[in-house]
Amino acid sequence: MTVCSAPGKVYLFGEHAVVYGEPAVPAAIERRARVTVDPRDDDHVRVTAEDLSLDGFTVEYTGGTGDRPDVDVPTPLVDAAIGYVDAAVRQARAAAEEPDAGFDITVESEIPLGAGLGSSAAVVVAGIDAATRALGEPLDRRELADRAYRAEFEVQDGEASRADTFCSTMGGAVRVEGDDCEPIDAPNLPFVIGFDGGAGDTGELVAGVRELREEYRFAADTVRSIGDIVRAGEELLADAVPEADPSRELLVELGELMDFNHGLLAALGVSARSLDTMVWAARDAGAHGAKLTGAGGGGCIVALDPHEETSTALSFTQGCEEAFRAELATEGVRVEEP
Ligand SMILES: Nc1ncnc2c1ncn2[C@@H]1O[C@H](COP(=O)(O)OP(=O)(O)OP(=O)(O)O)[C@@H](O)[C@H]1O
Ligand SMILES: C[C@@](O)(CCO)CC(=O)[O-]
Ligand SMILES: [Mg+2]
Repeated sequence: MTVCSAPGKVYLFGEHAVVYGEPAVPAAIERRARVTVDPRDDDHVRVTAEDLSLDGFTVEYTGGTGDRPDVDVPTPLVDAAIGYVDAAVRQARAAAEEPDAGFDITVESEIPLGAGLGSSAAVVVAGIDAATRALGEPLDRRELADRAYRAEFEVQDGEASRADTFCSTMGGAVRVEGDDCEPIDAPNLPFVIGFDGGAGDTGELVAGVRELREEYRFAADTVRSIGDIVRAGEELLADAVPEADPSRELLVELGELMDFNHGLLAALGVSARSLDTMVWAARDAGAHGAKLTGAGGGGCIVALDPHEETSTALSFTQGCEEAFRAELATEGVRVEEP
């Protein structure tokens, strides 16, 4: 039995635009997905995922091409539910050159699904790491991040950046621009998360932005402007003291850029009433800045506030189901039980 865990993330800046080659800066947070893998004697894959919205279930299938799990729910639901685990299995089999390897897999996660905190990336990263280790073929972190990216790319129909998977693998804050991925130094940013209890479909939201960008020049300009915001944010971070508490001035400047970034994401059609409401509640409570995080459509916002006001205000905001502080996860993927 091999157990690995990997963290979720928030985007300080740059989601969506990163899909079109602009830079982005996500940061890993201390909420983890844990994947347990036991190799089997046959070529079957048995997945137990208690956190899935189908009220948790177990499926067993061989995982061969075109072979679908035998469960009594519509195929799109099953695909949505196990698509990422399935893709992780394919990557692990390919990496270990064991196309017929079978596994019993259990997924447990503290990361809400489809809410912009990178649950899919964390499951894929921890899943590939655990499965390749279970087969005696551990990957170095760069290769693991690359395999995890390919899994997300496949499930999201070719619409994925390397940002979520690289961040979840490495931990800390990272910078991703196209294929260029690097960890960066960051101060201890005081992230507060508001969660509306809902979810958005990353693949669909990314496809929506792509269409808008093809149809309207303003949307292509907006994507480039998000890139400008990211570059400005990176400069601020480069001047900050790593792993120290940030100055108020830095929080004010980063927060302003986060506010701009949220406005541009809203222009691209990926915000939602609940996300806008939480963003304004955070700003009204004195947060230095607030924006949606991840694909949007519903799910989470991230705000900067070293004090308790923002999370208190969010917990009283209609439509906010949960508000919590998120610590930067300095450690990325890790082995929990070898
Ligand atoms: N605990 C889990 N067990 C099994 N599958 C999971 C789990 N958590 C996430 N997943 C998979 O990830 C999918 C959600 O991924 P999606 O990319 O839509 O959202 P996200 O990664 O949470 O948010 P974002 O990509 O915006 O940061 C789920 O439908 C499921 O396939
Ligand atoms: C929306 C997006 O930029 C982030 C989702 O967390 C998609 C991606 O980068 O793959
Ligand atoms: Mg995702």
